[in-house]
Amino acid sequence: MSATKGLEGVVATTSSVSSIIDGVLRYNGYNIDDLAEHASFEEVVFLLWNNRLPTEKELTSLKKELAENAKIPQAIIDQFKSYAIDEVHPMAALRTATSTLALFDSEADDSSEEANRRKAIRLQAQLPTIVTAFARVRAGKEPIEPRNDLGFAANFLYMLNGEEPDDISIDAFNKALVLHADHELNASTFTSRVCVATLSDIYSGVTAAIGALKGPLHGGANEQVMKMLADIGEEQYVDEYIQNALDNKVKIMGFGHRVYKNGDPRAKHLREMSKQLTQITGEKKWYDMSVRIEEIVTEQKGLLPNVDFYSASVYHSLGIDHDIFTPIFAVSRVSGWIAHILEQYENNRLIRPRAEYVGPADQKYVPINER
Ligand SMILES: CC(=O)SCCNC(=O)CCNC(=O)[C@H](O)C(C)(C)COP(=O)(O)OP(=O)(O)OC[C@H]1O[C@@H](n2cnc3c(N)ncnc32)[C@H](O)[C@@H]1OP(=O)(O)O
Ligand SMILES: O=C([O-])CC(=O)C(=O)O
Repeated sequence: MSATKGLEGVVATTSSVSSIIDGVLRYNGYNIDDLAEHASFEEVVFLLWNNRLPTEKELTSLKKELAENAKIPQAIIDQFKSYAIDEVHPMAALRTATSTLALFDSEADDSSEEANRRKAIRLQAQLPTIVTAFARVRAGKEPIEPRNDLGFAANFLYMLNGEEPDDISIDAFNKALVLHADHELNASTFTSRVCVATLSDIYSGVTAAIGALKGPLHGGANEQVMKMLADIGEEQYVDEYIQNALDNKVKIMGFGHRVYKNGDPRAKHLREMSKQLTQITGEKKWYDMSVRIEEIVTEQKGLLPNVDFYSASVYHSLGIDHDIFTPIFAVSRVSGWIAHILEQYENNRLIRPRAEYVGPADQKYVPINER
């Protein structure tokens, strides 16, 4: 019995939610390039949960349900006000608040398919409200209630900033949400499936997934990319900074991928969005610096940007605080986690691999006073 470090290349389940085949990402058979161009995030949510695109009527009904279920318990906002909020990472707050949601849900432990579908809607609707409420409370402002007449992407920006976003921001944010919604058996999705395969509840699965997404080798990388760009500051310092990092074997955040070796198909969309948005804000330097970093890292390490690299300058251009980048990833990816959780319940078996033991063998117990 020998271990595969990091489970690389191990096929751990079947799934019809999304696929990565020959470097092409598809949600239930739909190429991500097509969806990024044409779909609203709500359409993608429907697709992931139902294995088909919605009719107009179904889409209207999903949008209505999401808007109607977006309010969060006041206790969560009070909880935010009760701790040293400046010292708390928003992903930690989101993780705790998501777990807290279960305590206010009388159906939390109802494992029927109907109850799980209702909880799915509530989670998808409430995560944006949690993230934006946290950001506002931290800034000394009151949270803003979601509006029934705005779509998912617009509502997020509205609840964050307190003003109706323009069409360019809505389109860019919608596209980012579409691109982040699902990604086969990534670390956080696998975490959610492992959790619910014990027949634990959907809130536990999503809370566990948020914990896994937080790490900088996964979703947490987008915040680290922006930190790197801000540390570098100006294009003229890029070469020295990156060379120094590579010479010291420091990983460049936003590069490399466990599955894609010829490039992440989502990155080109975000790269283009970064170019357009930084031009609009008059801060094209973030895009230019990113392009130069890509040139160096690709040339020297053969590594290509992943989804997190250009999303950093996209979110920055939308005026979003850097530590809210990963929570935004969660706001989108919860759609994929839920799809996988529901799929896991449908055809469940406990997930319990083995470990190759490498510790000492046959030790004799020594009484404590003899050690
Ligand atoms: C949404 C997402 O989760 S996308 C990924 C987000 N994460 C990041 O951007 C963090 C930076 N990237 C990485 O750490 C890695 O590329 C991962 C974790 C994404 C994938 O890693 P793995 O497939 O496990 O590759 P692993 O970490 O083993 O690296 C293999 C080699 O490439 C190097 N390498 C991989 N990524 C990078 C990087 N970003 N910068 C510099 N070197 C890198 C490693 O140092 C290692 O080199 P070595 O063989 O000389 O020791
Ligand atoms: O699939 C992965 O390993 C990470 C990733 O790109 C994602 O979760 O979007």
